[in-house]
Amino acid sequence: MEKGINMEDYSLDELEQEKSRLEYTKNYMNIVLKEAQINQGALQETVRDAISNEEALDSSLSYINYLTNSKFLQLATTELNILKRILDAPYFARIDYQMKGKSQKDVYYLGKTSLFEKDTQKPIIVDWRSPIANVYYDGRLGEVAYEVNEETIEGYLSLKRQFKIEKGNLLHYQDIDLTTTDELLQQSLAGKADQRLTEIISTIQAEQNEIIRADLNRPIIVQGAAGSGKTTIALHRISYFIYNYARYFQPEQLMIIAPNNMFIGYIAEALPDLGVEKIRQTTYLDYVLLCIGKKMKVIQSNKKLLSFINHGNKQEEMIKWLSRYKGSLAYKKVMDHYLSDICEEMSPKEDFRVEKFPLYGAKKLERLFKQEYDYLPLVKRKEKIKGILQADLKRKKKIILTKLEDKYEEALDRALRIKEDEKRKERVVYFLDTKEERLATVKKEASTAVRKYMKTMPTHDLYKYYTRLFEDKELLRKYTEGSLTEKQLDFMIAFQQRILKQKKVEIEDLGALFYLQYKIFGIDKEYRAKNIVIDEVQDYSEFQLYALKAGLETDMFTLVGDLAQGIHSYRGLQNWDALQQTVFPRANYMTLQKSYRTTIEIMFLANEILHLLDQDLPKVKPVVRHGEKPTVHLYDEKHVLVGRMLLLADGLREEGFHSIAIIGKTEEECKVIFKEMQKRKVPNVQFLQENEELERNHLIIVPSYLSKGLEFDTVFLFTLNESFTQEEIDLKLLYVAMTRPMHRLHLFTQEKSALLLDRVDKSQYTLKKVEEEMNGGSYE
Ligand SMILES: Nc1ncnc2c1ncn2[C@@H]1O[C@H](COP(=O)(O)OP(=O)(O)OP(=O)(O)O)[C@@H](O)[C@H]1O
Repeated sequence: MEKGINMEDYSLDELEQEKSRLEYTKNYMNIVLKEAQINQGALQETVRDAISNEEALDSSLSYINYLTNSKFLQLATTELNILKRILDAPYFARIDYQMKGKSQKDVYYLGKTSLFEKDTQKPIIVDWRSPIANVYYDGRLGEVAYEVNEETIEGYLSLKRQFKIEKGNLLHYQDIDLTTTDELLQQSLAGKADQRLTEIISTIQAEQNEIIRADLNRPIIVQGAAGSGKTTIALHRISYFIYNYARYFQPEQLMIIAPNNMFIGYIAEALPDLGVEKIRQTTYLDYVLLCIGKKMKVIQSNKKLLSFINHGNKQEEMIKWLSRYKGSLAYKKVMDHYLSDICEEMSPKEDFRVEKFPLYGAKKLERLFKQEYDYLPLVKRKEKIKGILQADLKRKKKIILTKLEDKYEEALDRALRIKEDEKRKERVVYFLDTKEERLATVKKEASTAVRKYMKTMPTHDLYKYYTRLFEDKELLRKYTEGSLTEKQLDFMIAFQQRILKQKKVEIEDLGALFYLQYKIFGIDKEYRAKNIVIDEVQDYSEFQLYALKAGLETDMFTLVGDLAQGIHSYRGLQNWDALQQTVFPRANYMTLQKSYRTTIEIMFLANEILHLLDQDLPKVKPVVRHGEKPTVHLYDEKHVLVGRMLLLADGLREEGFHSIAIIGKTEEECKVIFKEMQKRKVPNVQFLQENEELERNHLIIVPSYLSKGLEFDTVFLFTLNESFTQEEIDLKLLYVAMTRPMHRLHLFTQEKSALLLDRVDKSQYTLKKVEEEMNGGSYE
C-alpha cells in the first residue's frame, strides 16, 4: 500500500480499480513513448537526409516533404516531451458522463494531454482543453451540456473524482458533489509561494474556466481582482488556444506582453508545463524598440511616479496632463494629421524623365502613391514607386536609344544628300556629334535617374520625424485643432524638446512612436504577432494599445488587468468602457472577483482600503481559506523595527514560510531598512531593483510600486518617515502591497494613521506593541 492512502476512506474494490487503471495508463504510456522514440529517430533520419541532399531539396516536392517532416518532428517532439513530463502524474481527475440517448456512461480521465488506444481509438487520457473536459470545470453533478463545433451535447454527469498522484503513485482521491468543498483547491492554495504561476489545471474554477474558453475569435478584456488568477488564466488561455488552433498557428505568432523582465521569468517557467513553447515573451518597451530597430534611451517611469508620490515636482499637474494626453486617442489624431503632411511631403511631385524624354507623369505617380498603395506604409509605397520606375526605365531605355539612333540616322541620311560640300560636312559632323552626345547622356542619366528621382521623395528617420513635430508651434497648433491652451502647447513643446534633445523618450511616447513606425516604415513581418496577451493592461494607454492593434493588423488580444492596482493611472487606463468602445469594439468583457491568493482575513483588510478608493470597484471575494488576522505592530523607537522584523522572519521560516517580503512605500524608506540590515550583516537580503529577478530564499526588500504582480508567503508592510495618504495613488499602492501575501500580513508603523488604519474597522486586525513584544526576545 502506498503511503498516504487511508484505507478507510475508500471502498477496496474502487481503490483497486483506480490503482490498476493507473498502472495500465502508465504501462501504455511507456509503450507509446518507446514507439515514439523509435519513430522520432526515423523521422530525424529522413529530415537529415533531406537536408544533406541539397539538390533534391531544390525540387519543390522534396522541399514540401522536408517541411512536412520537420513540422511533424516538431509536433512529435512537443508531444513526446509532454508525455514524458506527465508520466509521474498522468491525470488529475475522472468524470463519468452519460450522453443523452446512450445506454451507458463513458469514463474519462483528464490530464495535460490526450492519449488514445491505438487500435480502438478509445481515449486513455483526455486533454483538459478538450470539449468534454469542460463539464469537469463548469458542471455540477447532474444534467450538464457541453459544446463541440457549435453543437450542444446533453448528458448526465454522475461522477467527478479528483486524484492526487505523485511519482506515479496514487496518494489520494476524492469525489466532488454539491456539498464538498474543492479540497484540491484548498490544498493547492495552502501551498507556499516559492513556485509562482504553476499550472492550475486540476483546480481551475468555473469563473476562470469561462475566461479560458471564451470565444477564441474575439478579443477579451478581463477586470480581475488582485490574486484572482489573471496572469495564470491568461497563460492557460494561450494553452487552450494552441490546442484548438495548432494547425493554423505557429507558436511564434503568439506574443505575451508582460510589465517587466522579472514577470517574463515567472511566465517562462510556467509555459512548458502548459505545452506552450516558443512564444514571444516581451515587454511593450522592448517590443517597440525591436520593431523600430533603433536604440533609444527610455526614461524610467518610476522616477516620475515617485515624484508624484512625494509631490516633489511643482509642475506635477502639467506633467500628469501631458502623460495622459500622449496616451490618448486625441494624440493619435495629431499623429494622423502629421502623417498626412508627411505623406504629402514624400509623394511624387515631378515627372520622371530621362534626358528630354518624359517616362512617367507626376500626376500618375502621385495617384499611385496616395491612392493605389494607400494600404502600405509610406516608405513601402516609395519602394513600390522605385520598383515601377526601375522596370519602366529598363524597358524604355532601349526604346529611347533606338528612337534616338533612328532619328539621327534619318537626319544623317538627309544631311548626306546635301549638295553643297561645306554645308553637308558641317551638318553630318553636327548630327554625328549630337547623336553621340545624346546617346551618352541618355545612358548616363538612365543609370542615375531613379536614384535622383527618389531624392525628390524625402524620408527621414523616425527620431527626426518625431523631433520635428515639436519644432513648429503653429504646425502643432494646427494638428491639435486648437484643442490645447497656449500654456499646454508651450509646455508640451518645451518638455518634448528637452527630452528629445538628450536623445531620450518616455514610456508615454512609445504608442506614438510605434504608430509612426507602422505608418511610415511598417512593422517587419518577422515581428508581427497574430494573437497577443497583455498582463497588467491597466498600465497601458489607449493609444499604446490602439497603435499595437493597428501595427499588428489584428484585434485578437487577451487583455487582463485590475483598475484598483492602476498605480500608473496618470498614463494608463481610467476605465474599461472607453477601451472597449474605442479600441476593441468586438471585445468580450468579463470579470474575476474572487481572490485565490490571500486568506479571508488579509483580503478583508485590503478590501477596507479598496473601499476608500473613490472608484466603482466591487469588493473582492476571497475563497474560503482562513489564516491569521493581519497583525499591526506599533513601535515607538525606530531602532527596534528591524530587530522585530528579523525575529518574526525567523519564526515564520520555522513555520515553513520562506518567501518573505518587506514592503515600504518608497525606495527611500526601503533603503533605510536595507542599510540597517547591512549594518547587522544579515545574510541573503535582496533590495529589489526594477527589472531584477527575485532571488530564491532571500529576504526581499521592495518599494510598494515595484511589488505589483509579485506574490509572497508573508509580507511585512512598514512605514518609517513617510505615510500613506488618502490620495488615489497612495490608496492603490497600499492596496497593492496588502494583496501580495498568500498567508500572513504584518504591518509596522508608529502611527496607525500612517497606514490609514484609523479609517478601517478595528476588528480586522490584531494590535501589538513592538516594545512589549520585544521584551520576550531581542535581535540585537
Ligand atoms: N484555480 C486556481 N487554483 C489554484 N491556484 C490558483 C487558482 N487561481 C489562482 N491561483 C493562484 O492564486 C495566485 C494568484 O494568481 P495570479 O498571480 O495569476 O493572480 P493575478 O490576478 O494576476 O494577481 P495580481 O493582480 O495580484 O498580480 C497564484 O498563486 C495562483 O497560482
